[in-house]
Amino acid sequence: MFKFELLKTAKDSKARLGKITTNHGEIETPIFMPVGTRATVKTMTPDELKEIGSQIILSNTYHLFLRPGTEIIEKAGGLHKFMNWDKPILTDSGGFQVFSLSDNRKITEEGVHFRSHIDGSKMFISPEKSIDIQNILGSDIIMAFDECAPYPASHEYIDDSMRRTLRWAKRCKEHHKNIDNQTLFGIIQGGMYKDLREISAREMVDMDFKGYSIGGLSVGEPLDLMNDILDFTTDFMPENKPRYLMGVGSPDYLFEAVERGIDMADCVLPTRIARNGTVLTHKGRIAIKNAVYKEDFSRLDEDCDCYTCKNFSKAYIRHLFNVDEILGMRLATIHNLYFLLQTMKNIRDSIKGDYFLEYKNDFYKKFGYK
Ligand SMILES: CNc1nc2cc3nc(NC)[nH]c3cc2c(=O)[nH]1
Ligand SMILES: [Zn+2]
Repeated sequence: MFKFELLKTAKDSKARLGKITTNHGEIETPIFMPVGTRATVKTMTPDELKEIGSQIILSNTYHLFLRPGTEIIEKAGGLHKFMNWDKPILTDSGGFQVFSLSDNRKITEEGVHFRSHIDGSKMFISPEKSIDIQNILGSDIIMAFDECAPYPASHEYIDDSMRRTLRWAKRCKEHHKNIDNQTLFGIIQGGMYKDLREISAREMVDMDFKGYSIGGLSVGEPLDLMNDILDFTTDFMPENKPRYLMGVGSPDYLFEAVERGIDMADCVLPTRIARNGTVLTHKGRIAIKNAVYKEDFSRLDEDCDCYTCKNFSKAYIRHLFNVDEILGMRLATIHNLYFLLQTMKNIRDSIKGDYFLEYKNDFYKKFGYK
């Protein structure tokens, strides 16, 4: 089953509070979704993910299709069983990775021919193939197969790409129509061109998906350009369906997205930067390997009550990174994810209590944003 309830919209912004109900449980929105690319949120166990408040995680169709392959996951009884995660899972459709990871790919009307980034073998993914893979994975929310166009790109390129993505979306919808235990989201493209964003949004909404993501953003464009396109596009999206911004992100990007009406977001940022010792704190980011923390026995963030902050000091975590101990990456990941998930919970509370913009400004001042 799939249900989205819009619980409240802010008076002084497009921020909204919602709840998604799926077969694997409820998701309070706005929500940040940790990314578990290859059936694991790197260095975290499912229990630790629950402990820090993860309500839903993401996994990648492209990666799982290549390794371990759909056969093994099918024999395991699907991705939830395979990775022992019994809450909601959203899988992307493989589009983004095919374009960002594999080389000498060829886009045709039928689908995308590419070489595996692992062993160079010839592969092909079509909209129908992407739906079939996601169906075997058994994720609760699946994404239409699209092209995430590069940035910058000409109006002509984006126009052609966006219209092909619309035709692919129709094929996904057609191919998925009688699968009721999975929910298919459409992806709005159109690059940084408002006329193309409007066409994509209107045509996708006409196809009546259960939810919509905004693709083709967070691809290297400046934040204010992303915000402008985002603000424009959400106005064409139905109020009563979830809006998911792909590939976002850092705290400021998340605040800006929520302010413009986004309900869901995902990004590898918090887990990726954690593994090289960059830690999110209320005073901005810190590089824990820095010698300045050698004898700093305070917690990573005095306002954080995560497992890492309750039990370990900066000096200890710096030591772990300095001697390449795996525990360092784990403790930094636990903290970064908790920091983002807690910030999203505070954002939900601020929308509930009608002080979202005040909370955002207060957070920006402390974090050191503009
Ligand atoms: C699955 N399709 C799909 N994924 C995406 C993932 C992204 N991740 C980022 N920044 C890290 N931008 C994205 C855009 C898309 C997009 O346009 N389409
Ligand atoms: Zn912490």
